[in-house]
Amino acid sequence: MTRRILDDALIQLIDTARSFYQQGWMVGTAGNLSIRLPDDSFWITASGKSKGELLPSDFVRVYPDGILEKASADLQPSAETAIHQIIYTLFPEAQACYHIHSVESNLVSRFTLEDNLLLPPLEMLKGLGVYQKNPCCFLPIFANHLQVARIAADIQQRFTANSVQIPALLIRDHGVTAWASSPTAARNYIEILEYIFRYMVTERMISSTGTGNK
Ligand SMILES: CSC[C@@H](O)[C@@H](O)C(=O)COP(=O)(O)O
Ligand SMILES: [Zn+2]
Repeated sequence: MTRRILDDALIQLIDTARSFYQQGWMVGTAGNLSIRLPDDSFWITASGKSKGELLPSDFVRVYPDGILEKASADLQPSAETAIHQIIYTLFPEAQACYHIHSVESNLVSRFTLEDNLLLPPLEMLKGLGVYQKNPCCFLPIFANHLQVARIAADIQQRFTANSVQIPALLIRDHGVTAWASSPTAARNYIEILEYIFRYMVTERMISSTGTGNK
């Protein structure tokens, strides 16, 4: 694989992490980003790094057989690598997987006790691939187990049994994860989801203060 492909992937991850960090979605080292490479390995953020100022040495390359490539021995892959791994296994078209912790994603994850969140039928859903009039679009919600492997197992079980409507999921009280067939599309998906969550939180605030249309 050419050095160029490797470098491009890291540059995209660094730029995207900086942008998400600046929007308050990856504060205090939260979140993790990965890009898949043509040989089915993927670069993922190393655990515990500040996402606003990542360096090319702040990533770990994870191979399908579990072998790790890293700049220094003390570097660990993201604690949530198992979730990225299961997404890449379940969705062969996925080339990037992004996970962030925004305030709004946590708030909306409590809007229902069910394991699916109904999204409002906004035009923005088209950006997630939903081309329907008045779409009835659900975002799956998973429990936030302490053991990440349990979250990954739940994702594998649910997504093996049921097809996904949109390429994203929520972990309750934790954050949102989206994947796509290119790093640019995955970044757009996260931005669109955040727009939808912001809309939902704002709508609820307006309703609760009684200032919205009845
Ligand atoms: C701010 S702690 C957040 C972590 O527990 C985790 O949820 C997270 O998203 C980042 O973990 P990381 O191991 O740095 O990839
Ligand atoms: Zn997380």
